[in-house]
Parts: sequence; structure tokens; C-alpha cells
Amino acid sequence: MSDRESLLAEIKSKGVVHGKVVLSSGKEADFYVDMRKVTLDGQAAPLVGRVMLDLTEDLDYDAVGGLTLGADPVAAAMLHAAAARGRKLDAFVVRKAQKVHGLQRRIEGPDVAGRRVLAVEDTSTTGGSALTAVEALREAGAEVVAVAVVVDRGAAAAVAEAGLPYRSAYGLEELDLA
Ligand SMILES: O=P(O)(O)OC[C@H]1O[C@H](OP(=O)(O)OP(=O)(O)O)[C@H](O)[C@@H]1O
Ligand SMILES: O=C(O)c1cc(=O)[nH]c(=O)[nH]1
Repeated sequence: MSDRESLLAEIKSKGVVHGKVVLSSGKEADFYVDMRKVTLDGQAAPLVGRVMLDLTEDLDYDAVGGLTLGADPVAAAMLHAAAARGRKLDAFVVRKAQKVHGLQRRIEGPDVAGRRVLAVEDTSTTGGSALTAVEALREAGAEVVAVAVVVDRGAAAAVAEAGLPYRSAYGLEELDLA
């Protein structure tokens, strides 16, 4: 099985939960994709890193991250997968709010100013979280080259409206959820 096929099987078996849920946007849905069960799983996480690197292979970026918390293990997996391939890729974490003590940063990790960065998410529904990260990154002086997510739940139009390319490794059809 390819990495892409293996990760799809992992998401289906470990991440998909059926039942009524309220989503981050406040919308209701009949299912949830609990991506943390996947991105923090010892077998699936390395696949996440490799699949997301493959998905964005043609893009030019040297740092990756997104809005905490969903994006964090995705970015870390990509950093390690890149290192295993001999490529240096930094990661960063965009806080939901600027820290009020210490160095009072909104974005943690190596500086992103003046760098080409990829904004990632574990899953994107409205695109709101991904675009919050994009806004913070642009404010910090980074050039966001694209938004890439593991599972798309319908954020393509919102990301396109923000003028950015959008990549997703899987959609709801492939997960038998649409
Ligand atoms: O496209 P959106 O409508 O923004 O929804 C997707 C977001 O929802 C989830 O995070 P959540 O908001 O639950 O926060 P958490 O990562 O802090 O748990 C997920 O990790 C995405 O970040
Ligand atoms: O839209 C969301 O909040 C959301 C949907 C989903 O399937 N999984 C998740 O972690 N968040």
C-alpha cells in the first residue's frame, strides 16, 4: 500500500466518529473527523508527514505551521519527514491569541518574517482557522504560498477567496462521508 492509501485507512479506522457534533464554526454536523487520533498516533503520524510533503512537493516553502492545536502535529510530522528526506523544514505555531507574558509572541518557533511558508491544518471546514493563521503570518511579514490540509470538509472556496492555492490530501467522498 502507498503512504496515501495507508493514511486513508488510518483516518477511516481511527478518526471518523458518527453522531451529532457542534463544529468549531458553531455549525452542526452528523459526523466528526477526530484528526488528533490520527496526527498523534505513532503509526499514522509519520504517514501524515510524508503525505503532506508529497501533496505540496511542487511548492516552494521552508517553514510550515498553522493555528494551534490541530495544525501543530501536522507541522511537526512534516518537519521530521522532511529531515528524513534530507530537507531542512522549520515549523511554527500560530497562537489563537498573542501571549501576554514572556516574549509576547503570536507565532512561536523560528522567525517567519520574509520567508515563504505553508499554512497547514489537520482538517478544514469553513477555512476560518486556516485563514486566521494566514492573517497572523502575513502580519508577521511571512509570504504564505498556500494552505494545505489533511482532510477537507469544504473550505476550498473560502481559501480561494483569500487568493491562495488550496490543497487537501483527502475529501469527504474518499472517507465515505459524502
Ligand atoms: O475550518 P474551520 O471551520 O475553522 O474548522 C476547522 C478547525 O476546527 C478544529 O479545531 P478547533 O477549532 O476545534 O480547535 P483546536 O484545534 O484548538 O482543538 C480543526 O483542528 C481546525 O482547526
Ligand atoms: O469543523 C470542525 O470544527 C471540525 C470538523 C472535524 O471533522 N474535525 C475537527 O477536528 N474539527
